[in-house]
Amino acid sequence: MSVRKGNDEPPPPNWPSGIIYLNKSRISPTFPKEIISFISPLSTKSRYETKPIKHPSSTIQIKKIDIQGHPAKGQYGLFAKNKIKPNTLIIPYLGLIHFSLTIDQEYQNEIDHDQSLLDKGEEEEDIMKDDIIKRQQYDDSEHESSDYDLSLLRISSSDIQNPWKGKYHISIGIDASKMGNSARFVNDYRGIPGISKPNAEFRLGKGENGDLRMEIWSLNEKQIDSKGIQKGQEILISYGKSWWGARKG
Ligand SMILES: C[S@@+](CC[C@H](N)C(=O)[O-])C[C@H]1O[C@@H](n2cnc3c(N)ncnc32)[C@H](O)[C@@H]1O
Repeated sequence: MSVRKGNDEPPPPNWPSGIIYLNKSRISPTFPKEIISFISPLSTKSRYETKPIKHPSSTIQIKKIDIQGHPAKGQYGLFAKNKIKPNTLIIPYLGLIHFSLTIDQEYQNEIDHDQSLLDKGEEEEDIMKDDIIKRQQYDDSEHESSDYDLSLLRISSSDIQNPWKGKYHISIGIDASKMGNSARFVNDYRGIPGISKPNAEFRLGKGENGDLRMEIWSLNEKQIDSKGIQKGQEILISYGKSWWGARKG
């Protein structure tokens, strides 16, 4: 398959200096090879449909918000440069793909048990060493506080495909705080004067090479008025109650 041109386009107008502009998500250097197939299924490429994306610069633009009463006034937002039809892929959400592990409760109990044996002077078990290595190597805490971090995929510790089955739940995220594309400027619809619902949403999708990714889509005809998103309107999604809940403390 031929490689599409336009993958090396320059940053769009209003792109902030200091943020790396990406045409393709980057995978964190600590991302383990054991789970790469979940997001980049090259070996099973033929199973996936490819989805051409219209060059985003023709449909959207990054603009500074000067709307009175807008809760993100002074910040930036994503606006329709032309009319966008309902149910249309607007732009993929690019950033740094990272992951974190959360320990399975039963496995934690086993470790606590091993630790108590260690405390009593018994010999260290291999299972303990293995666990300590993983927790140190895969510390992901910097992304937890990011305002640009989005969940891509969660794999339960009980999933048979989980390489650490019975030990860890896996969370894969995309963080656009230091690098990304225009999608990182999409705001939430809440609190904006005259707006009562979003006009776009995140959907899980696949890029041209089959890579798993998050995408921003205009809502379908049933969710949005059938005319779609009008030229000049802000693209607004729902970050989800949990996102706001976490930030209100
Ligand atoms: C993913 S960024 C969106 C782009 C951001 N406006 C910018 O200029 O970089 C998320 C941040 O935007 C702001 N934001 C987005 N939607 C908002 C809303 N409805 N009310 C208040 N702040 C909002 C918050 O500061 C939030 O942490």
